[in-house]
Amino acid sequence: MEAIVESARRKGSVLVVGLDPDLSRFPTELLRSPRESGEESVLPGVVREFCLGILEATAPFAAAVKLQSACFELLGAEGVGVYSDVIREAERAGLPTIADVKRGDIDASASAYAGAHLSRFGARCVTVNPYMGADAVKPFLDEARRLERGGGTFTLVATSNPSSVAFQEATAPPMYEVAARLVADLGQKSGDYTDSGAVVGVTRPAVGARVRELLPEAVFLAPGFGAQGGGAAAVRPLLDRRGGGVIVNSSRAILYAHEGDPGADYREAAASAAKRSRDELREIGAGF
Ligand SMILES: O=C(O)c1cc(=O)[nH]c(=O)n1[C@@H]1O[C@H](COP(=O)(O)O)[C@@H](O)[C@H]1O
Repeated sequence: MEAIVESARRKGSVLVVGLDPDLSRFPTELLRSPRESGEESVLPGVVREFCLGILEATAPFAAAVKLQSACFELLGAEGVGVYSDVIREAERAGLPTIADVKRGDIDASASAYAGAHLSRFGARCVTVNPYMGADAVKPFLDEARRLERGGGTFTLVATSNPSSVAFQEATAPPMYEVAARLVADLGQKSGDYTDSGAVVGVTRPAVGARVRELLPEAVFLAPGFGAQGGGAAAVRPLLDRRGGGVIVNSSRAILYAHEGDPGADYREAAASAAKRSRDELREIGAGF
């Protein structure tokens, strides 16, 4: 976690660029050759080129990058190779990575997931599903602590999707409060924040404010900004007393910004969208 906080301070940005590659939305110039040759096998290479192009273009405006593993797994074994390469390249470029895998399982299996994503693939942080309880989350924190790379976890607490309310607010106390308490119980302070962070979508600001009361020292990974309709104003209730504690993910609104301007280079369009998002978040005072 410390690595992300340090990066956010250095860059003056709380933006996380989300890498959710979707071939159907790639710029035509990248897809022309594989389509013409009709070779499926070249597609992972195209995804690598796209992601590295986005990384280079948006790095000046980003605190971290989040890789949505599903988008890489969809391409099979070679896609997983690209996932691994992109994590390595981002870390090499000084951008801490978040492996968005939303895993959680009995401790032996969770340990294997943690070893895979934090050690083998080398991501700094990982998203974790707390439904199976503390022993499904703890192995990820144990692995992050063992590696001593300033990493940690982002546990799903209040997610951004439409059905989340019906599930996470159906009980008393609501599931998001139970999850928030688990995040607090497992955290260890490293710098100003704990290594146990929370996923709190920007689409539910009142819930976000309540989670902040429960977790004054946790970093929130806040998705739902951009393509899911959340704006910078919706981030404000999630901030801690100092205006910090939140990193904001935006994936499709940055990756596919070129769609709004057919003549534009996808990297330039992504850089402009990332800069705009960074500046909007600065304007509401979000920063570490
Ligand atoms: O854990 C996540 O990152 C996540 C949690 C959540 O509550 N909502 C959510 O959208 N996400 C992820 O955040 C990204 C959002 O993408 P965009 O809507 O395109 O910005 C996707 O990779 C989602 O899987």
